[in-house]
Amino acid sequence: MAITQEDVLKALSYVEEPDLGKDLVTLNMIEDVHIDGRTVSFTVVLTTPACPLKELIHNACVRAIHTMVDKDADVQIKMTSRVTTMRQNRDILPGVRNIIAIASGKGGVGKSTVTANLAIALAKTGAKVGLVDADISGPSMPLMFGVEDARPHVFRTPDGRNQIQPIEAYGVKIMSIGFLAPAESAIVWRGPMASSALKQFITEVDWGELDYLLLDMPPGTSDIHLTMVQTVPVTGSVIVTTPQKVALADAEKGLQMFRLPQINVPVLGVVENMAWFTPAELPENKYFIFGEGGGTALAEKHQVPLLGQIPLVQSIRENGDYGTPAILLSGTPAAEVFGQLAEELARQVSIRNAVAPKTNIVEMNS
Ligand SMILES: Nc1ncnc2c1ncn2[C@@H]1O[C@H](COP(=O)(O)OP(=O)(O)OP(=O)(O)O)[C@@H](O)[C@H]1O
Repeated sequence: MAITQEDVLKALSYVEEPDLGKDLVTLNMIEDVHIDGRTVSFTVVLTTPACPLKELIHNACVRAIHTMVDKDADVQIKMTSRVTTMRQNRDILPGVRNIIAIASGKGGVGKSTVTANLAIALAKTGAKVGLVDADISGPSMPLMFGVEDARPHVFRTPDGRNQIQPIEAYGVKIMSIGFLAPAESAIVWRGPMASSALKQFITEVDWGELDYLLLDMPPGTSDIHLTMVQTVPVTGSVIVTTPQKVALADAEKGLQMFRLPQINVPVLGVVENMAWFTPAELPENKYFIFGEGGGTALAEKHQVPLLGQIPLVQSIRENGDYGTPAILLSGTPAAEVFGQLAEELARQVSIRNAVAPKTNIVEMNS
């Protein structure tokens, strides 16, 4: 009997997207079904190009067609993606699908290093990525991306507004206050002035279409954090910590800040940076110099995912300082670990978009 579209869709309605807990047909992830004799072709539209389950879903589709439709069918699947969003009101940042705040309680835990590598890792999967260096006390992205001397171009839109052109490096569109003021004068950006400058360089930037906009937040819990969530509808936050006790205590404060009723930004997960030290000459050895398992314990306590554990590796520091983040060195353990972290983050964003209520800007009454 000839194979029909209905047969194919029925079979695929038994294939579940494991993270989202629904089948591919219900999730509208199947498109362009064609049948030519015993050749069945269709497109699976994933929720992110960084989907770690790509192969698993592909294999499950082939199995479903072979089991339920025709065991000898030639199944040709195109795997593509359309990053999901929960944003509805697009008055600000209209082309941006997901806004992710990366925060830490304590300074120096590697938040900026993690953010830079994450941004490039996401861009490498094919996602459109932007990065705001909101760490006004010490903007480090120009250095990490090797674009310290870059100065963004400002232009006037046809309707008379000023727009800043972000600087692009390694496939990521970057905006940093470091581009606008010399590093020595960064210290003057405080209080209301800092808040309005931040607002301006998030919203008056020509971001175009972005799947993920990462916000590298300043360390701690301050007015700036409130400004950020008042300015932009943040999809979710990521907390970076080291396993050290003092860092964990501050990370916990950071995490709880996002959960305050007046902020109410979902925590997508915890990243444990400097989880252990591995010397280059002894790659099998792990030395837990800042303690062991602190990030895992924090994630468990607050029932959020542990997105990844990043080892303390000399090359991560060196590459950051040289303006060529470690993720660029394909095939190295550091690049692998940041690649996995990006997949896990993209996965949590997709899950959040599938289950959580939509994102609103926080309204302040005072
Ligand atoms: N996993 C790692 N392995 C080796 N060095 C690291 C690692 N993570 C960060 N570093 C180094 O630690 C230092 C602090 O990192 P970074 O500037 O990213 O921290 P931060 O939390 O953003 O700091 P701040 O909040 O003060 O801006 C940098 O020199 C960086 O290169």
